[in-house]
Amino acid sequence: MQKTTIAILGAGAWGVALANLATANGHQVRLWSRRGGQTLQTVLQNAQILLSAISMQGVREVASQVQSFPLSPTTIFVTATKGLDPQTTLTPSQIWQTAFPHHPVVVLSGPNLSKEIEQSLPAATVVASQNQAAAELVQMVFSSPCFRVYTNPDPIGVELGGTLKNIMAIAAGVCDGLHLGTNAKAALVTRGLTEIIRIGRSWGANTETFYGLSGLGDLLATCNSPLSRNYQVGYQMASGKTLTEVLADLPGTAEGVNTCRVLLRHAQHHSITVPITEQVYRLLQGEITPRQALEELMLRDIKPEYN
Ligand SMILES: NC(=O)c1ccc[n+]([C@@H]2O[C@H](COP(=O)([O-])OP(=O)(O)OC[C@H]3O[C@@H](n4cnc5c(N)ncnc54)[C@H](OP(=O)(O)O)[C@@H]3O)[C@@H](O)[C@H]2O)c1
Ligand SMILES: O=P(O)(O)OC[C@H](O)CO
Repeated sequence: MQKTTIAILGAGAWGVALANLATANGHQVRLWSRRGGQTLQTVLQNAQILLSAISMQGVREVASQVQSFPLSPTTIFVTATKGLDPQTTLTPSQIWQTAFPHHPVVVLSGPNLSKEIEQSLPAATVVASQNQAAAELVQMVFSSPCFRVYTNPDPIGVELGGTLKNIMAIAAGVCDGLHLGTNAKAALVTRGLTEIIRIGRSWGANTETFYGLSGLGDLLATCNSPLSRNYQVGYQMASGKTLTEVLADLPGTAEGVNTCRVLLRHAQHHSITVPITEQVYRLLQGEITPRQALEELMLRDIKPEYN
């Protein structure tokens, strides 16, 4: 295929892993981060694809910085961030689309623990956009024998799957940290998916998307792997550490901590029932212990499985 010039913003674990995948396919990749040597303007020059792998806390600020530089009108934006903006509750793709209304925006999300991808272990992901041609170009750029990329027409569903599973991964870490067993874990992850779908539908996402790689797939990966930073938050809190102690030693970003706070506000505002998110929030706030969170979930009013 034709070689593409790609600017990757964010040189953390995920930005570097994605840069390596595109470079291995022969594309010209420039990486930018606050600590790097190159200016944002240099990195953006002639970029056909601009991929953001910035943590949620920096997305709005970086999007506004990018607005001050000239870009080709055909530049495709790709967002790989899994979070929600605390001030606006916008998703990263909504932030990029608002800043660049005339450019195609593609969401890249899936069960993608970067440490495994860096070892060239097989993995799959999803690129989702309302612009099919843009999604297909991004699919070509990153596809390889060890990284299988699917397209999807539901960007908000794909994005929310990756974002909301982080809260469930914190809960799954608690579940494993308390040694609650396989039945408990299966119940938690399954009810977690129900909660994710309930929230996702209120955002206009398709239910079907949450049964795919970016929903169930990422939920399974993150809830079952000690490589997940979000899982580690829950696991270590169940072992008696405070959130501050866990975050002090955590390598990289655990987006679920911030997402949980933002989501709870959104759920309360829209009257959406989010029992797992609520208990994770209270645990992160230090209001309850992991055992109390478990009791709260087990002692809720009994009800039909679906309603
Ligand atoms: N790691 C994974 O396995 C993985 C997989 C899929 C998706 N993701 C998602 O990708 C995003 C990044 O994750 P990561 O693992 O790469 O995190 P990370 O290793 O902590 O790196 C975060 C990156 O964001 C940058 N950043 C943070 N705040 C910023 C700000 N205010 N302005 C500019 N840049 C800022 C950091 O820059 P500095 O280096 O200058 O601090 C760094 O380059 C997260 O949303 C995560 O959920 C991660
Ligand atoms: O390390 P985590 O918990 O941010 O998870 C990384 C990816 O989102 C897994 O797909």
